Amino acid sequence: MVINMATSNITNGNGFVKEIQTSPKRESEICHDDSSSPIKAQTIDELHNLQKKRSTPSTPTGTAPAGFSSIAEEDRQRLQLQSISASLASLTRETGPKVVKGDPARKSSSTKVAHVAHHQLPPTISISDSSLKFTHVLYNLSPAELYEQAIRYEKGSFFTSTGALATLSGAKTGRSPRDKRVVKDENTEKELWWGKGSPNIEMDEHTFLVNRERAVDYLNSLDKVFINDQFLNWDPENRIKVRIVSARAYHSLFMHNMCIRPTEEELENFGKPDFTIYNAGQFPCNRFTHYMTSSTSIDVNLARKEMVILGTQYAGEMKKGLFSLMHYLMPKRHILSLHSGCNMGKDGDVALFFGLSGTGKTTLSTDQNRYLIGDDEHCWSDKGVSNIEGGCYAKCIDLSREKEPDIWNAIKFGTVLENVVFDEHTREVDYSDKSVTENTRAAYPIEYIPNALIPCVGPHPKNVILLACDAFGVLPPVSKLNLAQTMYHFISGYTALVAGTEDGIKEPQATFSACFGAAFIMLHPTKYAAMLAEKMQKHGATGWLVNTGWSGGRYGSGSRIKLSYTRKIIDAIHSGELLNVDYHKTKVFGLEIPSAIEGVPSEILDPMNTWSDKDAYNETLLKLASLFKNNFETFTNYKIGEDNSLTEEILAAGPIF
Ligand SMILES: Nc1ncnc2c1ncn2[C@@H]1O[C@H](COP(=O)(O)OP(=O)(O)O)[C@@H](O)[C@H]1O
Ligand SMILES: C=C(OP(=O)(O)O)C(=O)O
Ligand SMILES: [Ca+2]
Ligand SMILES: [Mn+2]
Repeated sequence: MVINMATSNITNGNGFVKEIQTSPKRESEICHDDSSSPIKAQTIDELHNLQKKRSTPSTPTGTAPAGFSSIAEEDRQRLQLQSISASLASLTRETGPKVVKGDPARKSSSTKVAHVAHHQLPPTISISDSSLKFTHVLYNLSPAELYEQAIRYEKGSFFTSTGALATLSGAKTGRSPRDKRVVKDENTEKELWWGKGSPNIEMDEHTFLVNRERAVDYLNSLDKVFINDQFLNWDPENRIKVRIVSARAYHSLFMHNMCIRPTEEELENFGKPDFTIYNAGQFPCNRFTHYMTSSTSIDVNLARKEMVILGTQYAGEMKKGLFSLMHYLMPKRHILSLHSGCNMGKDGDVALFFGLSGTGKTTLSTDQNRYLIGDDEHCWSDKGVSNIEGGCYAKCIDLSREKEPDIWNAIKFGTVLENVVFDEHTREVDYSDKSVTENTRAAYPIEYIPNALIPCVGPHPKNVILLACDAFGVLPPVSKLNLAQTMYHFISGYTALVAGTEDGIKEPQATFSACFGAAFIMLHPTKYAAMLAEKMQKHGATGWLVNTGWSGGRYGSGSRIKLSYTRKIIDAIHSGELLNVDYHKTKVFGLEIPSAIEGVPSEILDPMNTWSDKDAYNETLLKLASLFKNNFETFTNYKIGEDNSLTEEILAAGPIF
């Protein structure tokens, strides 16, 4: 209620005193030196009430906004809270908690909060304390509200000089793939990939429920929980509704940025989620629980459509957990899920960038000359490509404005900056500082990249670029692949770890991750490979292998290929220039190397030229080739696609020595 207390106006519109009053002053005016217009409030509380205009919520508070039918609005709020209470229900007590909307610290008499009681039964002697309390729900808060929550309540949360929210993810600064478990039941036993090489480490339904209860009880014991109701997949026909229940504003803002943000109307009609994450990452799992090998556990239950996180606060677990879900759901609909970046040229030519972590998906898909469709997770359906996410997750170690201007500029208000180090006073981030971790990250909404394509969908890809960061320095900076070679390298999923990042690694260590994403795939790699082969064939896409790693020698003696050269190589792929040059074939790997590329020194195109010690080159080449061969042995017993001819071709497309 607004009260206008202005009685006499002693100022003009500019706030200057109009005229000096000469009439005798009443007592109350004796010390009146206020020269601006009086405000429309009589008390401090009223003043504070004036500050915030009621808005229709991306952040519902339970108060019906003017102009809406309040009955319908009340009903809608009640249904929404019932749904949240059901999400948070304890399975052993068969009750949902009493939930109430709004920040418990900001209850004021003027803000009525909608709430639902968990059950109508009269209290009995067996009732526990937890059923007497309310769980406060912070529902789809805005970035500004989440900033306030983080800065007030979460240690390690700060504004940086460019307005990003710096946060700490705690003891875990990366994913924990060895702690990710999937419930093995009648269906998943048959459907999923289990055993050697598979990311799906089994657990049983009962253990899942034990962990779920632990997470739900933890979340309900808190004053408040954050709920994000959002979408995955920009393809409207294959959109998935996800609910993320979490205990930290950091997690809520991260998912706000990374998933697709619903409009107000979409949120009103959200209904029941298709999948729910319970993120109780601050709370460990119980190591007396069967299957638990550490205090961290990330558990997926496909039948229940739920995921539980205990013992890690690293936000990437949520993003990549949902990606695993998509690797299960999409192939069922004959849609291929891809661990790749994706962009599109002005003429509508789409490129995919596959690669393991750190190989350049985010960096190279973010290209000032092209439209960004997404940096990490996509779907390829009969209609074309669609991004799964609503945001990007860039590595920011050694980030520079000059080399990566779009990512640099995206680090502003709304962006979550994980585990970076900044100046205590100026809050300027030192991107070279690895004190907390080398895996420093920025999560921002995709529209923070100026040439993002919204909605994030595009036609069928023309180029499929496989990125490998080869620390042995023997793979060419670029080579053109035939279909069998593309499949061979896709299934192999090679990249290298270098010394320095992990203790004990003295020389480059090859890692092979099937489909460039073994940590996320759910089905056997050949299922995805067959789909990729079919789609590439059908749509005439060309495969390329790009080494974003070492040149002129292995790690230690050579150096990483300049990002500016890699960008020129990628430009030449996009433009079609590389389809019209001469090629020669390398020994062992049989890769086709172009003779020249505009803007790239020709002598670096064949790695053999860049090594001064040719014997060392040959030895290293053979070493890598044998690593490829050993890795591929697991796949030699599988056939790909309907007929076996492609399988034979793929096997023949590997190194020969
Ligand atoms: N030639 C190069 N090509 C691509 N990235 C490079 C190159 N040289 C250095 N980099 C750096 O390597 C990192 C690639 O990481 P990123 O793009 O986040 O990988 P991904 O998205 O595949 O995990 C970035 O920090 C980038 O600046
Ligand atoms: C977040 C991740 O993606 P990437 O490193 O590929 O950007 C990850 O693999 O955990
Ligand atoms: Ca990744
Ligand atoms: Mn990335």
